[in-house]
Amino acid sequence: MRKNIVAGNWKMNTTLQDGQALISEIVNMVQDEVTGSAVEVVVCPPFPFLSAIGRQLPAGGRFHLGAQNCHQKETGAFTGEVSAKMLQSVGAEYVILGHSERRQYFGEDDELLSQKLKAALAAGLKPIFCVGESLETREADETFNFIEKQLKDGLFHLSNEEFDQVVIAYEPIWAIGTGKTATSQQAQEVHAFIREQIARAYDAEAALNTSILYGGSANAQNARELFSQPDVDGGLIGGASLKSRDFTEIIKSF
Ligand SMILES: O=C[C@H](O)COP(=O)(O)O
Repeated sequence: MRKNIVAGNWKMNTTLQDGQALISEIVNMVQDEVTGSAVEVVVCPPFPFLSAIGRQLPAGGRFHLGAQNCHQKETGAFTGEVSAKMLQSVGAEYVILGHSERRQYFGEDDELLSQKLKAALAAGLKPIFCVGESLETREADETFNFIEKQLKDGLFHLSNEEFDQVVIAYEPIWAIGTGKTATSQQAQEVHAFIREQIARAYDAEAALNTSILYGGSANAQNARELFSQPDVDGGLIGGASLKSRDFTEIIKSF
């Protein structure tokens, strides 16, 4: 079901103590200041902090716990890895998959991501599946072809029922952590294109029901403009999710 979502991807930042202080501030601010608007907040801390941060989230409200990655197998001899089932068992409801940093630094390709998606869904997690082009691709005017391929090869193998559980995040690589945000028009045109591709691969209802988030230097100043676009249903926030005031302002931008 399509919802407005603001997800904070903490990446490899904070200590447990800093993370606990941060989430405590965020929860207090959001509870005091965000009253009416139906926006879901997903907090994605590093693996070791999931349980502790999860315990600080008020149950049954707008807050949800998410992880930043999972392994494709359910169990086994994979030293250092974390399965989707483990994440689910510590309270995670979401998992980010296909982030460009995973694709770039850890060699995650469409084949592997397809397996991870299946593993996440089998464990009852909702994947936040990321797509997005590099600057080179955008400058070569290949953005739409590139996104189409990422969706087809990585995501559209899912059944209708599986796809229902998926949130998509459009994150142009050139905008991540660079301070260079996509304009609201650039975001809107790619989001609309993604929705069109969903309609083709599944049906119009699936397209209308999918939440599509924008990520890439979204902040307290530009969130309102981005979120006002008809096909932008929220944000996947990196840097600004580590500052309680900024993250709260982003949540308030709906
Ligand atoms: O997952 C979050 C994105 O990579 C965006 O990061 P950023 O807001 O720091 O640009």
